Amino acid sequence: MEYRHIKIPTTGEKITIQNGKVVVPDQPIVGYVEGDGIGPDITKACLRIWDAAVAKAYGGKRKIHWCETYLGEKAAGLYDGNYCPDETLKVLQDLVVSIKGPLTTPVGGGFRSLNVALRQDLDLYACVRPVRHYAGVPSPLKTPGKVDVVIFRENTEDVYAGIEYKSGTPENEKVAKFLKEEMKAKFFEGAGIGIKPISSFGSKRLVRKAIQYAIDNGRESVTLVHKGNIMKFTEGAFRNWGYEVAREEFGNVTITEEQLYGEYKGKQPEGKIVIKDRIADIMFQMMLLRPDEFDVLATPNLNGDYLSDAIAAEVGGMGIAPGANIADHVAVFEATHGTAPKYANLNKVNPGSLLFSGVMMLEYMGWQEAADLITLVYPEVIGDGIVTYDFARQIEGATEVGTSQFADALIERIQGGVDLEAKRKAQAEQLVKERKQREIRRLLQPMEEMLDTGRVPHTVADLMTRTLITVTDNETVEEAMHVMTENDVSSVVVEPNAAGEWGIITRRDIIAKIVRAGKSPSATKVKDVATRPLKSVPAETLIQEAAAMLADHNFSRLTVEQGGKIIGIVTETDIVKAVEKFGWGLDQAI
Ligand SMILES: NC(=O)C1=CN([C@@H]2O[C@H](COP(=O)(O)OP(=O)(O)OC[C@H]3O[C@@H](n4cnc5c(N)ncnc54)[C@H](OP(=O)(O)O)[C@@H]3O)[C@@H](O)[C@H]2O)C=CC1
Ligand SMILES: O=C(O)CCC(=O)C(=O)O
Ligand SMILES: [Mg+2]
Repeated sequence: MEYRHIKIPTTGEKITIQNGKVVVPDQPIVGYVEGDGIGPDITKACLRIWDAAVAKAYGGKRKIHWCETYLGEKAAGLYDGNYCPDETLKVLQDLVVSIKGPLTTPVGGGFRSLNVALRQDLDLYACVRPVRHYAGVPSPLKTPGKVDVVIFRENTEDVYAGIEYKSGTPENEKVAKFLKEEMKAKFFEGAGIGIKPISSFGSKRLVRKAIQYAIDNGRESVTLVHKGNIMKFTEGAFRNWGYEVAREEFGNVTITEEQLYGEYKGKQPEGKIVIKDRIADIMFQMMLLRPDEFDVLATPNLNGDYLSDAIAAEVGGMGIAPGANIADHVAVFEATHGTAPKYANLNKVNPGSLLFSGVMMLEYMGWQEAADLITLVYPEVIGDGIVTYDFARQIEGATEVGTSQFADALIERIQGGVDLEAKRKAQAEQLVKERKQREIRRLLQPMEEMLDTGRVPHTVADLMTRTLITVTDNETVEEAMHVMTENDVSSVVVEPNAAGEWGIITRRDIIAKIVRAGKSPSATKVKDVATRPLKSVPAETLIQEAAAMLADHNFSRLTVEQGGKIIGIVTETDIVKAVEKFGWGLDQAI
């Protein structure tokens, strides 16, 4: 195809998609858009750094052939006021892999966001934003190293779908009339109206990608972040569809959090990813207090937009937060921040966001060695105190440099010697250590863990005591009483008899069947006072259902069963304690 302004480099080869895989030649053509505001400053700096990393990693065997394409103000200048030329969209699709700087969007009117338009037009449905800390980068957290999440934000639906009706327009009045008269909806006269479509298709393909990423990258969990208690049929549905995808398409490699705590007693089985969900507002707190509990996050569009900026602030701010917009194959990597117009053309801002978006791009292309070079030398430059203004104002004694001088410092390091293997090994060892620490906490402090991580109990398995204290039929009641006292419990489970029936012996049994009956505890066997068969409920019984059973049958405890085995015991006290700690609405079913 003949382009009006875009020149495809004749020296390189196009990246292609073959048999469902992205195939990258050694001399690929990669598209880029400079962007508005600070875009040109950071793009110029990053192109030099990426080229230096590729040259060093592959000794000249591989090289990117850059193809400039146009969106935003530069496009408007070239294409008679058109900010989003068709040929740019066409070429970005055609080149498969590209990277862009930020683009200006007017607020409250004017043209539609070019970023949103690009994502929707190319159907780049997953906005992937990894957020991790690099040693030496200033942070408001005490332990920023615990932040290491990858956000998968749905990129095409939700309130970004662009279905909005301005107050006072005939379209708005028509929609308002329909909603009020036919749907009996109530809202103030003249309200602006926006529609929030969230579909099964859109949600599932996003969550599918998030789970696949977790599998491919050895991640521990995928958390669905939603506000489904309020927006039940959009965000609540997103959560339900997310679980559905996990169950139906990844059933052999995923478990739910309920299973982790119930079936697996907090010990994560090798090769299984835990699927959990959190309501969006508490997630902001959780990411400040216990960020290491989270790994891959899958979110609807708006939650992901807010959350990605908030989490970025924990590890150095927008200047360093990278991102990508990815379809099944076509990918446009981009800085997460905006155009920061007050800093445009001042050679001042941090190129980190675009730089690490480029690192993601190199990884996507399979050029891991070049990506690693940048990731590994970056903390060394920061450690030397060479930083842009945003970090300099937070690091005492730092040397503030401009965007291009920061690039020079990085390139100098890249061109020096880097022991990639040793650095990779140290990183891997640290990951294993952290994983172990989390597991120990889950095993030893289940209730505290639940409180700390914002998990809300739903089922008896969430509340039950997991360490079963048992006696056998042939022990005496006196021995059983000693066991109860030593463990400070009011009942003990009795191991199965010859017929395979579990039993229980409680304080009340002792009062009624021993003391009142005038029997000797040392001369009476457990089997003579134990209650059989034991009243058990399945692990997935909802707390409210368990409460109903306790109330209706005047029980004070239930044992919890799974696969024919007793795995725990839940008492009136556990339920009351949980309601006291978590408030009512434990199981606001959504
Ligand atoms: N994907 C995209 O293209 C995006 C585009 N936008 C658009 O950008 C425009 C401006 O948006 P605005 O809300 O001001 O957000 P910006 O991200 O452009 O800037 C907000 C603040 O973030 C800090 N910041 C941003 N980038 C950097 C950087 N590279 N290095 C250091 N600090 C940085 C600066 O903080 P300080 O003042 O403290 O130094 C800056 O003032 C709008 O038109 C908006 O629509 C916004 C987000 C994404
Ligand atoms: O399109 C815009 O101007 C804003 C986009 C944005 O905030 C984002 O991509 O995170
Ligand atoms: Mg944003």
